[in-house]
Amino acid sequence: MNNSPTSKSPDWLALMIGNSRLHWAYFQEDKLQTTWDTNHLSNPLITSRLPSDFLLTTIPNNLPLYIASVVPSQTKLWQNYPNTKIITLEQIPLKNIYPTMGIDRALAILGAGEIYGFPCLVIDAGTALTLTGVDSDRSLIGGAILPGLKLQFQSLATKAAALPNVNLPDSLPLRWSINTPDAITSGILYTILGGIKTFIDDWLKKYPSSQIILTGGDSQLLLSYFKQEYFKTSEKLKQNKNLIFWGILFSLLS
Ligand SMILES: Nc1ncnc2c1ncn2[C@@H]1O[C@H](COP(=O)(O)OP(=O)(O)O)[C@@H](O)[C@H]1O
Ligand SMILES: CC(C)(COP(=O)(O)O)[C@@H](O)C(=O)NCCC(=O)O
Ligand SMILES: [K+]
Repeated sequence: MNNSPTSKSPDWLALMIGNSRLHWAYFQEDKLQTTWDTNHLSNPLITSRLPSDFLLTTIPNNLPLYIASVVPSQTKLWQNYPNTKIITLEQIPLKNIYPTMGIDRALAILGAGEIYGFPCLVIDAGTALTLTGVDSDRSLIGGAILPGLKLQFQSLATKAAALPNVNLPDSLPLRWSINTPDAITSGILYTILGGIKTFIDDWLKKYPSSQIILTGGDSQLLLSYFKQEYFKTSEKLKQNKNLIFWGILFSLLS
């Protein structure tokens, strides 16, 4: 395909614009070399070179850039950048995708399915926490969206006068906590874990052979919480933060 990066130049960049931050990947042909995160752009990019603090020093500037975005206001800031291609849902080789579905969810499930096999369930612990399931025929079964871990802590801290902002802990607190920070942490984390477990159990009833992969900025933490609270379930979970980048590669090569 003439829009696949390998036909133009061996080196290329992938950019996933999420609601919290930008996620970057540097590819050489179909080999993922490195990934990093940066803040959102604060104003339109008018030069033909990326801001110096956006690129790792080892990476040449003005490489072909493939962008997937769920933040339209951020996507707009890239429209004058040369050598840019915006990836849209139409380019994703999956069935039954609906028009308002997040491109990050479609790319993550494509990447997961290509690497681990279909059917598969992807749980993306990002700004929002999403669950997205696809069957063995690469057809979307559906999914769910809820406030991400950090968003839930932030909502209490900003909306409830007496509640402090609490950082995500390494280990789970007592379920029946006797101090405010732990009560907040317990309420959010045990509810998220219990809720996700019911989704996983339901999914495995339908697709017992399915792979289940965690991705997103909070995925490592979420997996460690699962190990603490639902160890048997955690043994069925994989974690891969690069699913979306693989999805971008596969969508370009399809
Ligand atoms: N350096 C960081 N900056 C911001 N969020 C981070 C960072 N490291 C981990 N995170 C976690 O990642 C979550 C955001 O997930 P991520 O997948 O990056 O978001 P999105 O793709 O929605 O922009 C935040 O809720 C936060 O807990
Ligand atoms: C749910 C999301 C905001 C998650 O994005 P993220 O947390 O990675 O920023 C994104 O997938 C989205 O904008 N979805 C559109 C609605 C849908 O998927 O049905
Ligand atoms: K995400």
